[in-house]
Amino acid sequence: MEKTSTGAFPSTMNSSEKQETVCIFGTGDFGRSLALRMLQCDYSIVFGSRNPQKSSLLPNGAEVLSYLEAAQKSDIIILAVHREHYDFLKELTEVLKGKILVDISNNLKIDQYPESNAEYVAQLLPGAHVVKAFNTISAWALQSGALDANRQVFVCGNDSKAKQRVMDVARTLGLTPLDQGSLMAAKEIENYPLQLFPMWKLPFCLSAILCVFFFFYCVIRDILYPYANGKKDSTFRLAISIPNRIFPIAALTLLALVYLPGVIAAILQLYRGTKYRRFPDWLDHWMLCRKQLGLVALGFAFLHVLYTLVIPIRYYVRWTLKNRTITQALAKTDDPFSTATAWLNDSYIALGILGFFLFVLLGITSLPSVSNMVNWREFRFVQSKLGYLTLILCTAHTMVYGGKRFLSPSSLRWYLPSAYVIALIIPCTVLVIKFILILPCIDKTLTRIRQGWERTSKPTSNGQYLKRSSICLDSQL
Ligand SMILES: Cc1cc2nc3c(=O)[nH]c(=O)nc-3n(C[C@H](O)[C@H](O)[C@H](O)COP(=O)(O)OP(=O)(O)OC[C@H]3O[C@@H](n4cnc5c(N)ncnc54)[C@H](O)[C@@H]3O)c2cc1C
Ligand SMILES: NC(=O)C1=CN([C@@H]2O[C@H](COP(=O)(O)OP(=O)(O)OC[C@H]3O[C@@H](n4cnc5c(N)ncnc54)[C@H](OP(=O)(O)O)[C@@H]3O)[C@@H](O)[C@H]2O)C=CC1
Ligand code: HEM
Ligand SMILES: [Fe+3]
Repeated sequence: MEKTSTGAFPSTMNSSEKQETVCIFGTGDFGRSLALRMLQCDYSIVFGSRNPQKSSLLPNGAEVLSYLEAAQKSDIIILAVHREHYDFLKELTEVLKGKILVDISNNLKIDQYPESNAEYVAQLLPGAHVVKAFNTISAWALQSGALDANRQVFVCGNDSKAKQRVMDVARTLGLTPLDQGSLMAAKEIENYPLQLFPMWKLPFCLSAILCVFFFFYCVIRDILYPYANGKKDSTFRLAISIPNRIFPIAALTLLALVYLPGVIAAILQLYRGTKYRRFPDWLDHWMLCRKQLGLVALGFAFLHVLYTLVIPIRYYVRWTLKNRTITQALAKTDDPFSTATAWLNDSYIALGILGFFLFVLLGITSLPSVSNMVNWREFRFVQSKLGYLTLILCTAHTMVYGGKRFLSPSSLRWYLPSAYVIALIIPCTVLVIKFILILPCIDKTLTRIRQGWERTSKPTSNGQYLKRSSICLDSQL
């Protein structure tokens, strides 16, 4: 990631132009950092403080006055004070009338107060034009030069002129203002910096559940069963063999879960006969975190490939091979070459390699720098078509790996089938439903629904069935 050093904000202003005077209430961390950045961009800064005489560490060139005196010097007042201390504003009602008051505050918790901080200020000072901005920029980023992701400034407010002026200030500071509409958006803007990887929660929870479940499943089958049936100590399997079952199984299941919401959405649309009804919230959320699910799946696939690479150097594998050879030599027998086994073995490895290659391709196209270079159709081709091909290849890799043992009663241990058999349930279900959905008769109806057609059972007054005009609103097609 590109990192800009101090003073490396791209400044859009002409350096010979002197900017206006901006007032900042509060001489704390954020007030000082913002002032420093603004002074560098040729603004004049006047601080409003409880104790103008005691203020220290202020950037050179800034003036410090009382709140009242400072507010009189500027049309734009930036409120760099915590919400809990906003009471003093009430005494400034008169002087702040008609001025632009920028609320930059954040809370400690999501939805800490019933109303957003910006709306609270607007209630305290009905005469001021309150604008919410800068809360997603940290004091540290302002001082050290922002990282790309930190440059966005979400701005909202009810007075469009006030909002425009604040956006101009943000632009002059080299930041990217994004208009989010009226002050009603303030709550969302305030919650934004408090979120902790919202789109990654579901993928991480699912991964944890899958890993724990399959860990215990494999421990029962691969460690407890051999111990109970012959006092064999197989605990060494905990290091490589069992992780190399859990990781590929998690990869395959998560990959299938990336494509499952798409088929559920299609079934819902077919069932409802319209695309104009919202999906349930859980499905919406699931759809929105498919990228993260896919990337976590790719991570597990990587681990599987790494674990697979070390198989030939494992002591257990070398010992087993050597011992088998010696046993055969002593017994003067040999193991005839089986073309069928060679085919099965080579095929499942080849399918795994091809599946992994496409998996990586999906991961690469999801990088913003790559996805920005391809158009919507190309992106959908890779993500949807090649994505399904990846799922087919990885499922086939697992099935062929099972080979002749697949579903054979002899591989049951305490009536439990091999872990990969269970892991195949979701991918096979997704592929079968998808196959049904692309049958021409069903695909035709689905395509019509997605082009805006609606099926309705209610006849109109003149006995005809309602049909919505087929404007193609679905940009996904
Ligand atoms: C490694 C990896 C990386 C990935 N990276 C990305 C990524 O960067 N970006 C990304 O988006 N996905 C990413 N994915 C997830 C996945 O590949 C895509 O979401 C893919 O487009 C899903 O294809 P689909 O055919 O199942 O779904 P879709 O075709 O998107 O959806 C199924 C159906 O639902 C309908 N539908 C979808 N959304 C709506 C809606 N809001 N309203 C009405 N109808 C709707 C569509 O019309 C469609 O017919 C990634 C996956 C992996 C494995
Ligand atoms: N720090 C950061 O990175 C970010 C901070 N913010 C927001 O900026 C605001 C200020 O944060 P920050 O600068 O870190 O906080 P600080 O605690 O460092 O500074 C707050 C300032 O508020 C003033 N203040 C006014 N009344 C009171 C009072 N009764 N008690 C204490 N202080 C008072 C003080 O200035 P004085 O003594 O001059 O009166 C004080 O220095 C907060 O709302 C925060 O959510 C937003 C984004 C990032
Ligand atoms: C370079 C690519 C790959 C290679 C070389 C490879 C190789 C292998 C090998 C050798 C095994 C048998 C492991 C053992 O005997 O313990 C295996 C099993 C398996 N692989 Fe792969 N694989 C690859 C990619 C993938 C991918 C991308 C997926 C799925 C997303 C996958 C899913 C599985 C599954 C589910 C199993 C069965 C695990 C078990 O129950 O033991 N593989 N693979
Ligand atoms: Fe702070």
